[in-house]
Amino acid sequence: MIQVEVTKQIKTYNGQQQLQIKTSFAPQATTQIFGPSGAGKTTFLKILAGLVQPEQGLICVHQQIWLDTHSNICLPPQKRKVGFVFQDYALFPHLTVEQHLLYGTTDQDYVQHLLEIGQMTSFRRHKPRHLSGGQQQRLALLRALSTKPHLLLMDEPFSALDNTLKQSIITDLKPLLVELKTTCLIVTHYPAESADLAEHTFELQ
Ligand SMILES: Nc1ncnc2c1ncn2[C@@H]1O[C@H](COP(=O)(O)OP(=O)(O)OP(=O)(O)O)[C@@H](O)[C@H]1O
Repeated sequence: MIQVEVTKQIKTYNGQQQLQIKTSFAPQATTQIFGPSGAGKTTFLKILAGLVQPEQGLICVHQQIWLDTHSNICLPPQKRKVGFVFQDYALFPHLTVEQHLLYGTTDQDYVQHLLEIGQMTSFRRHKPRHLSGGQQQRLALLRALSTKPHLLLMDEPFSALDNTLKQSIITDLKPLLVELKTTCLIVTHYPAESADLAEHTFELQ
């Protein structure tokens, strides 16, 4: 179970607003998070990953306290060990596709499996600047999976993929997430697009 109760001041076009979230997420399941543009979906994922600090809050993941502002507990991002698919991919320009994955694992068979899931086998020696937008997005997803994270946070991970490719990746991703016992949160503008992957839905107002 992931329990979250956080408050964060966010700067919007209309001035300061308060992002207030109190919810829980089912373990070893996938939840899609949707809501209007600017509602704070990306900020929420970054709070979970420890990349943005809320003013107040409690985050408890699989019975481990990651954040408790009352007790001054804040686990640093590297100790949370989440997988994160950033909206802008945040790839390493100097590394090839394969090197991105070997950064997260030394298991060559697993790297090969990930390349196959992402249909990236023939691009394994390419650097990001020689990949299309959709290939870069798939690499961002595969890199996030390379560490076999217990918590996978994905910010619009399928936005650059055509429907056929998206469905094929979702079909392969599902059993992998079950095998890894990964809890997965997906931010999406279009809940229908990841409906085959997600068992639960959370709306951020
Ligand atoms: N670290 C931060 N501190 C304060 N405010 C922030 C921070 N990061 C983002 N914001 C503000 O929070 C608001 C929500 O941004 P965010 O990107 O989280 O929304 P979103 O729901 O993901 O939007 P979209 O669907 O358009 O991607 C924005 O107005 C942004 O300027």
